[in-house]
Amino acid sequence: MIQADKILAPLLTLRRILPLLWQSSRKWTLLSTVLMALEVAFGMAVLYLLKQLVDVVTELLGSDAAVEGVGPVLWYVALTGGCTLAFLATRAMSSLAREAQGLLVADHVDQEIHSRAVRADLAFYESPRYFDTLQRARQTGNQRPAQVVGNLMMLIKNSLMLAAIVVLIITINWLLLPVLLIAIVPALLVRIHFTRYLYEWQRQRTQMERRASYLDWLMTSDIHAKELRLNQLGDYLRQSYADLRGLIRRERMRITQRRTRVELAVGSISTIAFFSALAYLAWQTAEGNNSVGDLVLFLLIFQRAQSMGQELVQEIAKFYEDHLYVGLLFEFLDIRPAIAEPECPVSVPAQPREGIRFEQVGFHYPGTDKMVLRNIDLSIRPGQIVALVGANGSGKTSLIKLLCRLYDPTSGRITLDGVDIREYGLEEYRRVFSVIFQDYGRYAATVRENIRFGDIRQPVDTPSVEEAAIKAGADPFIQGLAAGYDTPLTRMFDNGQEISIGQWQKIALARAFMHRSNVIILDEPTSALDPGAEFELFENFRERIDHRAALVISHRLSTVRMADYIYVLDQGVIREAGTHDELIRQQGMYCELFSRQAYHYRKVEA
Ligand SMILES: Nc1ncnc2c1ncn2[C@@H]1O[C@H](COP(=O)(O)OP(=O)(O)OP(=O)(O)O)[C@@H](O)[C@H]1O
Repeated sequence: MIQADKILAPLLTLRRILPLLWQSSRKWTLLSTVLMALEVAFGMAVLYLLKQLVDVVTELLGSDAAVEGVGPVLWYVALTGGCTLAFLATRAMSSLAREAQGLLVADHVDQEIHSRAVRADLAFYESPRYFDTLQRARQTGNQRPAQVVGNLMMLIKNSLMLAAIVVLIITINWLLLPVLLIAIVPALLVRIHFTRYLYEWQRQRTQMERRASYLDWLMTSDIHAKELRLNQLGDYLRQSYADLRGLIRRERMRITQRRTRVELAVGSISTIAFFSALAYLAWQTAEGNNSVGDLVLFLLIFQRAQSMGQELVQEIAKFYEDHLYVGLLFEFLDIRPAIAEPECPVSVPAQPREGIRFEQVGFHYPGTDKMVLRNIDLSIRPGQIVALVGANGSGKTSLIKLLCRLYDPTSGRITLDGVDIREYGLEEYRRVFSVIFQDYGRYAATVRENIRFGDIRQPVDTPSVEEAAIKAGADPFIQGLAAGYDTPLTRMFDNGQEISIGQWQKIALARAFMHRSNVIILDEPTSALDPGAEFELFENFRERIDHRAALVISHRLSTVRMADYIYVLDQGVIREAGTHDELIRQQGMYCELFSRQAYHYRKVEA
């Protein structure tokens, strides 16, 4: 059953929507309100004049002064016509104003969603709940907040107009009022019931919709196109997609069919009510209890009342629906990052003196309880090149994520010049680093933009882009591209060009070199580089990075060797630490890893 709080809830939603409208489209909000008020005024005037017209004509029919009475009749006709024109004009203008308002609000809502999405903690991407909330916010549509208010205005307008019609109907015969109620109220309750039902169903099905979208993306994007063809996954994916869509479609159809049946029943009841009322009024007119004018007026306005009532039902149901969906949008907008800004951020030192220290750091990912890092003590001094080695899954990348404050440690602390990094302003602190992750970005943008994204504060034509590309060894192949640095690196758009994975990695390296950070972090920076390119990069690495500090993760021990200090991670714990020579002397894990790789090289040489 429909409860009062569910009916009142939309009004509470309005309290959040109105400030949103005011922020995004002040002028159009005001204008559409004024125009709507004018529309109502003219609409009511038309009804009033219509009533006057019928009265005058009825009076005239009963009197002898038919010829002299034509003057007022014509006067009322002209006035009613004039008001109808004014009504139409204001209605057109107010719909224009509402459209303009809707577009502005939609853009504003998009901006709000984007601003939350780019600031959301990385942890959100680990949670299906985040994706569900985002998907629902997206499905809500950016037009909804404007629609809610637009609908509310229409609702108020139609309610006023309907009230005027109700008064007119009562003047004919008050017994017609229950008929009107029967024509309107059941339909309203049915709509509200089904709106709620559909909303709940869509909420439960968000993940299924997302899975279907994922399959759709797999089949149509170029990301896995090669594997998809070679492993002949096409039919399997198509079938999985069809099964999911079929399930969603059948459920949806069942709801629609049930709704259609109930709506048909309710519609039939209201039609029977109308014709019963007509029969009753015709009988009353024949009996002389009502005038012919009443009958004409009834026929003129009852249908209008009925269609207006139906519109009203639609608007109330729509208003209710919009309120539910806008709730989903606000659910997303209310997500707050857990990686919080400190209340009084400490300034990040321009030139760190002591550098970075991990002190007994432990960490598990949100939503899991497996410790991926334990008791980590590690330091990176200014100008020092530090290497991290360890098997897959030993926690190297997780350590970098903590260092860049994409996550906060579960225990222990990380300091920069002795200050806990949580005390620095987040953005300022993150600027201490330039990072290439293993899964570095490949932006569908020009070469120049791909590199400049390393420091977007630099002007578009900065020479630093070319300098960074030279340091990364990317300049020679870029010069060979059709439009050099202005070549779009994608086939998604016109004139784009695709490059090899190794070339992408060089661009990513250039992006890391672009930013004049204090610490450069490279996670497997050479995994796709040919040995020549790798050798070149590390040959004079210290000069390339302008003697800044660096943290390098690599499985290639030839790369690791040039580091000043090496940490060996094993199952989230630092097992060994020291210089290359020290670690070799220890004859431990590092020595074994190094000897194994060296063995294969020696075999080839032999
Ligand atoms: N987002 C995540 N959520 C939960 N667990 C994760 C997440 N990312 C990594 N892990 C887990 O953390 C552990 C360490 O992963 P990490 O990526 O840090 O290893 P790695 O040493 O960088 O491995 P590789 O050499 O393969 O890159 C692994 O057991 C992995 O399953």
